[in-house]
Formats: sequence, C-alpha cells, structure tokens
Amino acid sequence: MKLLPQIQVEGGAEWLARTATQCLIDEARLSPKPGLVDSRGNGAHHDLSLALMERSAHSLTPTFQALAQQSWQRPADIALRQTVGRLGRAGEKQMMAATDGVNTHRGAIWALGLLVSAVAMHGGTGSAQQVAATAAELAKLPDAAAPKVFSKGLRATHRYQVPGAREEAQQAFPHVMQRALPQLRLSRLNGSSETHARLDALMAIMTSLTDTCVLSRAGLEGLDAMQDGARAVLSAGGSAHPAGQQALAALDRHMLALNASPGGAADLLAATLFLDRIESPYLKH
Ligand SMILES: CC(C)(COP(=O)(O)OP(=O)(O)OC[C@H]1O[C@@H](n2cnc3c(N)ncnc32)[C@H](O)[C@@H]1O)[C@@H](O)C(=O)NCCC(=O)NCCS
Ligand SMILES: Nc1ncnc2c1ncn2[C@@H]1O[C@H](COP(=O)(O)OP(=O)(O)OP(=O)(O)O)[C@@H](O)[C@H]1O
Repeated sequence: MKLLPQIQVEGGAEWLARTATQCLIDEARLSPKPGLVDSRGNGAHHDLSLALMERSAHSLTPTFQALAQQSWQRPADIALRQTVGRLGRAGEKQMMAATDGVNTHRGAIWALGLLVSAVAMHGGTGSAQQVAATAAELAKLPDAAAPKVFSKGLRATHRYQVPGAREEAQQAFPHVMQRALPQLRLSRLNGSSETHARLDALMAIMTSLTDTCVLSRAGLEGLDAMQDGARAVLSAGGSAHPAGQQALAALDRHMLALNASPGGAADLLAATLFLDRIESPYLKH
C-alpha cells in the first residue's frame, strides 16, 4: 500500500480528530433527548452538565488525533490493537482530568476511538461499511495490557446475559449501520430538519440496544421503557410529527422517573454522526 506523505497524514488526522470532537458536541447539544444531558439540562444525571460534556469533548481531540496518526494505513494486528488500547486509556485519563473525575465519555471514547482509527487505517478513504468492519476487526483483537477491572457495563452484560459496548463494536456497530444511519438519512429525505433526523436516529438505536447504562440504573424495567418508548416515537411518525413529539416527551418523563439514561445509545448516535460525515465530509448538516 502506498504511504501518503506525512503532511497528508497530519492533515487527515487533524480533520478526523476535529470531526470526532464535533460529533460529541453535536450529540450532547441535541435536544430533547430522553434522560440524557442536552441543551435543556442534566437529564437523569446529577454529576453531568452540558458544559462538562463540551469540556470533556474538547479534551479528547488530542487523543483522537494521536489515534488517527498512529493508525494511518496500518493493518489490524496485535501491535496496533495495543497502541489503540494504550491511547484510549490515556484518553480516559485526559477526560477524567478535564472533568475532575466524572465519567462523561468513557463509552464514546471506545466507539469513536475505534472508528477514528479505522478511517485512518483506510488512509481516510473507506465507506462507513468498510470503516465499521475494520473497527470490528480491531475490537476483536485481544489487548493484553488491558487492566482486569469489573465495570458496571460488564456486570450488566453478565447479569442480564446481553451484549454491551464491546460486542456492539465487535459486531461492526449493527445499531449504527443497520438502524441509525438508515433512519438519519430516511428522515432527512422525508424533509425532517437535521435536529429531528438526529432524534429519529437516536430513537432507532434505542428501539433495540441493550444499553448497559440503562440496565445498571433501572434494570429490565428501564430497558423495556426505553425500547417501547422509542418504538412509540417512530411509529407515531418520528420526532418531526406532533404525535411523535408527545411520545418523545412521555418517554423523557418515564426515563427520568426511573432514573434511567441511555448513555450507550448517545455514544452510538455520536458514532453515527461521525460515519455520516466520513461519507459526506463537505456537506454542512
Ligand atoms: C469497552 C469499554 C467501553 C468498557 O466497557 P464496559 O462495558 O466494561 O464498561 P463501562 O460500563 O465503564 O462503559 C460502557 C459504556 O459503553 C456505553 N454502552 C453501554 N451499553 C452499550 C451498548 N450496548 N453498545 C454500545 N455502547 C454501550 C455506555 O456509554 C457505557 O457507559 C472501554 O472503556 C474499554 O475497554 N476501553 C479500553 C481502552 C481501549 O481498548 N480503547 C480502544 C479504543 S479507543
Ligand atoms: N448526552 C449524554 N448524557 C449522558 N451520558 C452520555 C451522553 N452522551 C454520552 N454519554 C455516555 O454515557 C456514559 C455515562 O455513563 P453512566 O451514566 O453509566 O456513568 P457512570 O458514572 O459509569 O454511572 P452513574 O452515573 O450511574 O454513576 C458515558 O460513558 C458517555 O459515553
């Protein structure tokens, strides 16, 4: 494979990093999102705010840039997996330093980090489908240096016997590729505003994701409320329609009453916006 001149690698890596950060900010600002931090407020979170989410997103730009630089036109092998794991964990530390120890974007670093690396592995040229498949190859490789910690996400996947953040990446992001990206584009085609198209894409993810954030906070009752409520929004015509807006408001109330927040779905929406921009980098959405 022909190596691009370093200047192109630098420029490409910088663009990818800026784009990934912007997608995190777009996700955080998008409103009204059920249970999540948005422009209206903190959702079900006591320790998060929009300002904190934005500070966290900016703190991650150097991490995304390093991931892109180190992954440029490299194959998915153990050496790259270890580098990506090391940079991802350094990014988590960076995030924690920027937020005084609050977990704002752990799941997002994982999903977007893998996708940024995968675009770079294709030299900045792959389709969303190719990039998701390459990210999955990377996610399936073992990372011997990963600390053996028992996270909330792992506990939920074991307790409820469901896939979590790891599996979503290892399966090439099915909620992004088969649900959110098609819904985003369908809603745009149907004339919805960009905000409504993005909310519909979030609903499409929430109809079937086994979100371990929701499971950890609100169990199966919370997960059912999320999936049923998101289906109700879409079957009422989506967030652009008055009936869909009513269903979305009801879902928001239900999630807040259960103290549930679909953080995993939010991460995957940011990943969706990223892959959408990869395929149409010059369009302003
Ligand atoms: C795999 C990760 C996300 C840990 O997952 P785990 O479920 O054990 O942990 P934790 O509960 O802390 O975080 C999971 C987060 O994923 C998101 N999430 C939850 N459910 C889902 C789901 N079904 N699908 C996708 N994302 C989800 C949420 O934001 C949640 O907070 C990740 O932090 C990790 O292993 N990082 C190591 C560094 C690394 O290898 N990085 C490489 C890419 S940069
Ligand atoms: N807009 C958003 N609002 C809230 N969470 C979000 C948002 N966008 C992404 N997330 C994701 O949700 C996750 C927050 O997870 P979670 O609420 O489980 O945090 P925690 O600190 O591990 O748990 P808890 O808040 O229950 O103590 C982050 O890792 C982040 O990636």
